[in-house]
Amino acid sequence: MNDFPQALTIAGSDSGGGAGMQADIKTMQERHVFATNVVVAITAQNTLGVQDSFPLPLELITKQFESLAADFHIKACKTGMLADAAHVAAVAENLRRFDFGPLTLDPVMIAKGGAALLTEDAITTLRNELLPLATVLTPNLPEAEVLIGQSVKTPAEFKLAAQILQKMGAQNIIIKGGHQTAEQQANDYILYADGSDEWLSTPRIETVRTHGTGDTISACITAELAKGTPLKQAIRISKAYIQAAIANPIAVGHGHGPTNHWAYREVEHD
Ligand SMILES: Nc1ncnc2c1ncn2[C@@H]1O[C@H](COP(=O)(O)OP(=O)(O)OP(=O)(O)O)[C@@H](O)[C@H]1O
Ligand SMILES: Cc1ncc(COP(=O)(O)O)c(N)n1
Repeated sequence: MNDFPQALTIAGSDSGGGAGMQADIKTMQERHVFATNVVVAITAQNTLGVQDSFPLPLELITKQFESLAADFHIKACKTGMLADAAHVAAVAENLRRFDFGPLTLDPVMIAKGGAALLTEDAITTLRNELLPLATVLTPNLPEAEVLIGQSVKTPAEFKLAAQILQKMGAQNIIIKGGHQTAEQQANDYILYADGSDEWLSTPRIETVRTHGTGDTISACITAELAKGTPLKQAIRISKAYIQAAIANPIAVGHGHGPTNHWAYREVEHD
């Protein structure tokens, strides 16, 4: 028997525990999915910022993939912080070698505190090698703008950005509206592979505790896909999951605190 839902996060480690692969693993655990991981980089980080980071040797990235492929039945995977062009290329190569199910690609570029988590020269590699492998692509607004080279502010620009990203090769696109701070609602736009689309909007919560929101929603989608939840349902559950995690904060750290990964199971929802 080796059929318990298993998922994989390929990401950077956040010593502060609120973002990166720690957020991913906590979220997958909450969704009753066994989480495995490929550590791409280690950051020295807390809720005040990123103090240092170190990408692991490329051979060790490939060996982690090989170890997982030799033993686990991974049904869905996601990427987070990938550090630089060589690491993006190594991850893409290993994802072509092994079938770890649908890929949710969170194109992490800059941490909330402003630290670069991906070098600028890696963006072309990410666009050319990783983006076409994505079942779900989850850029925030600045990431969507960098990927398409155009402004993304209005609802029409959200839709256009998603169409352009779909033409670049990603199947389903979620443009996350967390950075639209002037809005009353947190508006995410989703363009599905079949051409249908929808807006998922929730009341915006005034808080500084939003460290790791993008990691968390993409990890929840990945966990649901590993269990076989249909994509539209997986995305709706994940939007409700991140809303509960932001709306029920825990007092940790002195800066951009983490979200509450266990809140969803303690609040009422559909
Ligand atoms: N203040 C908020 N209130 C409600 N929802 C929010 C808030 N901030 C972000 N969200 C939601 O959280 C999810 C992640 O969006 P966001 O744009 O913050 O991603 P991100 O910038 O990639 O996150 P991070 O870089 O912190 O991991 C989206 O569903 C977004 O709508
Ligand atoms: C290792 C790692 N991965 C991802 C993020 C993004 O999260 P945020 O934008 O909330 O800082 C991060 N800070 N650290």
